[in-house]
Amino acid sequence: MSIKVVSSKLAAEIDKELMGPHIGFTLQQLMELAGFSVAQAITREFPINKADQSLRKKNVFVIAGPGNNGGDGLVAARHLKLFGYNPIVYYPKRSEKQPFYKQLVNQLDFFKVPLLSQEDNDNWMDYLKEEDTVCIVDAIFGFSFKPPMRPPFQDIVDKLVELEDKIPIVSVDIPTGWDVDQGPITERFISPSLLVSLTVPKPCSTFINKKKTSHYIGGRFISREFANKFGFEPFNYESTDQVLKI
Ligand SMILES: NC(=O)C1=CN([C@@H]2O[C@H](COP(=O)(O)OP(=O)(O)OC[C@H]3O[C@@H](n4cnc5c(N)ncnc54)[C@H](O)[C@@H]3O)[C@@H](O)[C@H]2O)[C@H](O)CC1
Ligand SMILES: [K+]
Repeated sequence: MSIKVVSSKLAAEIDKELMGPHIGFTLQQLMELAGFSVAQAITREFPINKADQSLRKKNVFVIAGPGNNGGDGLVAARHLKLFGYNPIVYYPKRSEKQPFYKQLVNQLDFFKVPLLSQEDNDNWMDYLKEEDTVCIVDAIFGFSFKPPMRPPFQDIVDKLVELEDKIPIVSVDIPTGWDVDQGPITERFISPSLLVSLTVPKPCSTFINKKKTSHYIGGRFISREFANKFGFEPFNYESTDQVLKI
């Protein structure tokens, strides 16, 4: 199947229109559906087996960045908890821009999801043991990332590159550090085991290693007419699914 992709510029335009005066979605609504779909993709790739419940004892290590990609990660962590997983969230740079990020953090507290922050910049790796971790959720940067990466994120990404053969990485929308349009442009780069593209894949998704990376689409919130207006066909999600493997 050939997959339509949209550029970073068009992706930003799509977001703007979805949240504009005519359609009127709020960012919180879209983020909730985006994060929910990421959590659902994880249940598909790393299912908790009824006979073997060992995954319930392991952690899903979510790394949340300062923007909306990070917000998707915070939401995904909450749903993962409700789905029976054990998320731990590392949120090194908390956004002050939108008050609802604080609410997302309060909700994680409410669900007793452990949260690491800036104070843990030196020891976050202590919580990331191969034998105890189902996967790492890379919700660091999405389509607004502009290189070069500022601290502490470059160090974090370097560690993820070292770990990725031992612990699978799940990237939300864009593998962090990749150019949205040109893909991996740095010498060392993350190669996720699972990529969840939101709304519509961005051009960088064509650079994934197809033997290694499962690719899902999520963020099921647009109509056929809306997709066609932006030059692509909507995805054939089944029934009540929030994700589709493509
Ligand atoms: N319609 C949808 O599909 C939806 C997608 N969502 C998610 O939102 C992100 C895009 O979010 P945005 O806030 O625009 O950007 P990012 O999260 O990618 O990053 C912005 C954030 O990062 C900082 N930053 C940028 N470059 C650097 C750098 N080089 N070093 C350090 N920090 C950097 C910047 O200052 C900001 O703080 C999209 O990909 C989806 O994941 C939404 O959830 C809604 C619906
Ligand atoms: K990401």
